[in-house]
Amino acid sequence: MSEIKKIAVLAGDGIGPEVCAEAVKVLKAVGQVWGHDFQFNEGYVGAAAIDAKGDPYPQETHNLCLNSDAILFGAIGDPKYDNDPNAKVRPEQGLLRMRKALGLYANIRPVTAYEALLDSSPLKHERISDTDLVIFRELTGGIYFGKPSGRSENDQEAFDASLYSRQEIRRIAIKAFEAAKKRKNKVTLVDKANVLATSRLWRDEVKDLHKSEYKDVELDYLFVDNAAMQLILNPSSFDVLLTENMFGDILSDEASVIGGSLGLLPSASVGDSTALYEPVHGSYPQAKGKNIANPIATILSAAMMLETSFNMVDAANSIRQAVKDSLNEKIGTEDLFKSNPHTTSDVGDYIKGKILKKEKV
Ligand SMILES: NC(=O)c1ccc[n+]([C@@H]2O[C@H](COP(=O)([O-])OP(=O)(O)OC[C@H]3O[C@@H](n4cnc5c(N)ncnc54)[C@H](O)[C@@H]3O)[C@@H](O)[C@H]2O)c1
Ligand SMILES: CC(C)[C@H](C(=O)O)[C@@H](O)C(=O)O
Ligand SMILES: [Mg+2]
Repeated sequence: MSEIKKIAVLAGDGIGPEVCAEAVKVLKAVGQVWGHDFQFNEGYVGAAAIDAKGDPYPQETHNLCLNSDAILFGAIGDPKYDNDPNAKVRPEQGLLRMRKALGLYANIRPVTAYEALLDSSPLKHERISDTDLVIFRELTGGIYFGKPSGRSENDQEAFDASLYSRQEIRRIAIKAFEAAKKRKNKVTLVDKANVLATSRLWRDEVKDLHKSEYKDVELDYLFVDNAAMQLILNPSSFDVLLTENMFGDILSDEASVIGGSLGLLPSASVGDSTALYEPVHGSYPQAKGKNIANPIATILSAAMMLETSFNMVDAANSIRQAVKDSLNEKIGTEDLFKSNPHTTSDVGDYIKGKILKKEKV
């Protein structure tokens, strides 16, 4: 047995607990096959934390994160807050505070097209079949965190400021260039430099870094409106997309259409402290408790955890292969296979079963 890896499990709201349960199931199977000892410790976050502790990111959850080797995160968000514009405290504040407090400035969101799902994709085969791109979304700056933010005194106006420093841009750009070197060697900076001062600073800094340290990586630039179109028309032209917080949020949900469902997209958030792994999707409240949500995004986030935080590359790949095998056998939830859907827990059991049957490669 290897040394114990402590994993904080912050399941959150809506479908969060259901999809996290499947990822934990799969991680336990991996532990059994590969001889890894994972210890899971649960913590409150989001609306569940407001209900239990009066705070969407309580200090005890922060301490748990700091004392863990990795964090598995489900989703936060609840209609009772979404439908109340005057709510004093919101689940989303917990997620943002957590990202900031843990210094998780780089959110890495890979997008793949699966052979087994090409038929059900709303997009044309020949456009999407070679898709293999990854979005590097800046996660702790920009309009999400800029000050001032709020309402004017007479309540007739509201404002959100966007702010970026060169250092914030440079540190994530380094991660994007380093990733590109191990992939198809291309970075596309997505911005709105024709309008925004922050975007022009991004171009300036990324160009400078490219010239001084990454000349051998191909670098190009796209305005975000054009990028949104090119992602659908020509997704295989991309390798690494580098972009700011808000553009990355929007483009990643859009990119999920390529694979066939938002329920397939995993992510890793890395930075100064314990890394966090979470599906790109939200708490999908309409599906809460129905055992219909797709758990694959969270299961693949667990694979990213194994690779990125624990350097267990083969074990991570065994999860990815088990997911592919399951999809090839048409095992999937209703977002993927409408005519003969499997439940959330069936999909998790199936993927777990594939891992348990596999010899170590
Ligand atoms: N990281 C997060 O925790 C996160 C991310 C996005 C949204 N949210 C929150 O989630 C709540 C709901 O937001 P929303 O409806 O805009 O976004 P959402 O991602 O929860 O759902 C949007 C749509 O995507 C599909 N979908 C999402 N997850 C799926 C899954 N696992 N399987 C199958 N289909 C899936 C469904 O069709 C759903 O209607 C809000 O409170 C929002 O703030 C949280
Ligand atoms: C819930 C919200 C704050 C969050 C974001 O915008 O970052 C979500 O959409 C995401 O993509 O993780
Ligand atoms: Mg989002």
